[in-house]
Amino acid sequence: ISMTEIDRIAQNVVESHLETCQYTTDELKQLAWQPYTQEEIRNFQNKSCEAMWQQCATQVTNAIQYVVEFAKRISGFMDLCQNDQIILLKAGCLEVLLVRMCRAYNPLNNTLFFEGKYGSTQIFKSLGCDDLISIVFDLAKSLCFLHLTEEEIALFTAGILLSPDRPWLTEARKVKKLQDKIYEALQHVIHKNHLDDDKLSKLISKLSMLKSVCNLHVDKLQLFKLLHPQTVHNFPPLYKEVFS
Ligand SMILES: CCS(=O)(=O)c1ccc(CC(=O)Nc2nc(-c3ccccc3)c(C(=O)c3ccccc3CC(C)C)s2)cc1
Repeated sequence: ISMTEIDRIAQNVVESHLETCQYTTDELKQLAWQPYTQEEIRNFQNKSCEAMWQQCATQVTNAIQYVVEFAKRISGFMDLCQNDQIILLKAGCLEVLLVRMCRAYNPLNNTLFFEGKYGSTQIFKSLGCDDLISIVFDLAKSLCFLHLTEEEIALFTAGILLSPDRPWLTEARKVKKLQDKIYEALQHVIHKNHLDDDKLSKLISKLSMLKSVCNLHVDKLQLFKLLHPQTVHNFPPLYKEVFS
């Protein structure tokens, strides 16, 4: 396909990302100088498991709304049938969120932006999901070390969203055509930026880790729901729709 079509797709995806990225990388870098104090960390650790889950569910739902908006602005996504749009968002929104969050990770002190400041794994202790928390942080760290540009994050997350291998898709071939063009644009951007050609293969190798974080998150949610059904009942509707 012609270069101009790839450029047009890349431009639309990058613009959609910048319009829906929730915090800019500059804002996140400014905020990174505000880690939680010892007292604030203790306050988090003294929260009940239910209260911490409620807080995370609220935070992650807020972040997911921006991912939904990102998808809606990708030309081609809205041309898909509604059934496929819902399947792609349900399966991909947390994976997209996890990649986006590498911008909110501070590798100098291994902290992540949560509720206004940066916290280490310690603030999530009361969740009782130390394994989930540590792989979310490990993933953020490994993506952070790839020094992805906004363009690369935009195209990589659009490619994740438009995965033709999600189960029950009715127009998988149409989704694959879109994904191929997006990955071609990503390869072009990577080549333009760094001449570090195996960066795309490094990114593709992260996809399995993204999937396992999402599966672990669903497992933890199901276990939590067994123990605290009422708390999950009060979770934001979008969270329940996407993850339950
Ligand atoms: C993403 C766009 S952004 O502008 O970069 C941005 C914008 C806004 C924020 C603030 C924010 O929502 N941070 C959250 N942090 C975590 C978290 C939590 C445990 C460890 C590590 C990070 C959230 C979660 O709830 C979460 C996220 C991924 C998988 C699992 C969970 C927890 C489960 C129990 C729901 S929400 C951060 C970054």
